[in-house]
Amino acid sequence: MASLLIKNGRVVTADSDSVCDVLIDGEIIVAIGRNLTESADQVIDAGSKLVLPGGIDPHVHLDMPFMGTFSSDTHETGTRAALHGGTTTVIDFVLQKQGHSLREALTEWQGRATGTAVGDYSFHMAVTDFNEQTRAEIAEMVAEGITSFKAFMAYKGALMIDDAQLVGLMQEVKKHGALVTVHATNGDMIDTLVAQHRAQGKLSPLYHYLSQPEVTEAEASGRFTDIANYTGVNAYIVHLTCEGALNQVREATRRNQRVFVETCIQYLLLDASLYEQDFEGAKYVMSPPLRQKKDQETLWAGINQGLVQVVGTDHCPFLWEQKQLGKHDFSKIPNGHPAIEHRMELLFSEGVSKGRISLQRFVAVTATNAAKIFGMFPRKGTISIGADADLVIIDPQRQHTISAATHHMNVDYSAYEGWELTGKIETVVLRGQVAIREGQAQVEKGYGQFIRRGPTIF
Ligand SMILES: NC(=O)NCCC(=O)O
Ligand SMILES: [Zn+2]
Ligand SMILES: [Zn+2]
Repeated sequence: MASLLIKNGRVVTADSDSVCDVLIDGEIIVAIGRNLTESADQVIDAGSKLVLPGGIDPHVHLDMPFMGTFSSDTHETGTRAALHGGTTTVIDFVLQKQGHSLREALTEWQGRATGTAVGDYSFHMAVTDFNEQTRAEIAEMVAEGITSFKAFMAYKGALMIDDAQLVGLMQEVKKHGALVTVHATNGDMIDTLVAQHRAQGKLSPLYHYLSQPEVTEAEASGRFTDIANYTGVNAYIVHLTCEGALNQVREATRRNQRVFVETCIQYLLLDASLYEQDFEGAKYVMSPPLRQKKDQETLWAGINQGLVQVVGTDHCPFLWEQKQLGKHDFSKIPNGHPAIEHRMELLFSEGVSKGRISLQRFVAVTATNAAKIFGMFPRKGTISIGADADLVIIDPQRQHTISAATHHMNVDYSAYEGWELTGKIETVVLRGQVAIREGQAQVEKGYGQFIRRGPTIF
């Protein structure tokens, strides 16, 4: 087993910050301390740079069948792009087909990811048809190390479950000590607004935004939170975007309920003015849509208040050609946004470098909290003896510019084209292997491992 010594870095975790060395033997961190004297097969001098836990992005859609097409990053291209941006583990969504079993869906996704992924990955199971067979399969999935179950309150006829199914799902998941995650928007209301806009000939991307006003998310977030409170299940809201929805969570904390909240990098940095440009706005068609500046402020504050524990991406890229499916009708534009590669550097630059969040908070929301909530801690999400050696080395002063011409995601535009960032990820280590060195991938397709998960320990 090869060994690696990272010397003189500023090693930062969610609750510590010190200049020291990290010794790795094989895949595991075996020593952390000042001036370690052990020799190693490879030594990296990280002097004046930051050494942080490898990122965890718990919300990605790779090679996903959706809206008549497939998201354009495979498990290979998506996890490789993630590694370039310092994300060493992703959690992808398996989608049950309505009328089919969870097992069938899992087998299909395993077929796509096994031997293909470059970085580590796990799966959430999206339950799109909760019935007696599904109920019986929940325990089986937990035994496979899949301990989070996703419900969609929107996308009727494809992914959505109704409240009766949601209650049943929560009750069953609770029995197994697992977690229910939710896409919380009111699908019926959205479908009504979409139909009204289409009937009026309002077909541009702007009407995607106008069909999903803040109330559609706030209402569903409140309903989900209330039902979760009744059932007592561990609950997590994915891609929360707005003040109204976060206020529902804030309200729930008054009755001492805990609901985990994820926002995504785009909701912190981009706003709905991007829809006011003809079809170019299709690049930003995602659900929920981008919101207002006041919502961005609420989300940044929510991170610092501890109400928002995770910043993910909801990475769901579509090529520009795929976006053309909705050229004449916004409701046919494949929903999704590419960000898997730039989540960490964007948040570092806009969050840490600009003083909005601390470095410890950055580590917590990009890695540690997801590891704890999704049952991977302390193997993942921190730098400690016995943990997987998943590390990123960042030069905090180095400037660089985002462009589709240089990114590694399989998508032909960038939502952040031309953004100038401060702080560059230079080296990424995954389970003891240098995976990225100065922009070059050093590990092959198939290096990524499936990570079995346990219960939430937050
Ligand atoms: N978010 C989005 O627009 N696409 C992916 C599916 C989902 O997460 O709702
Ligand atoms: Zn969603
Ligand atoms: Zn998603």
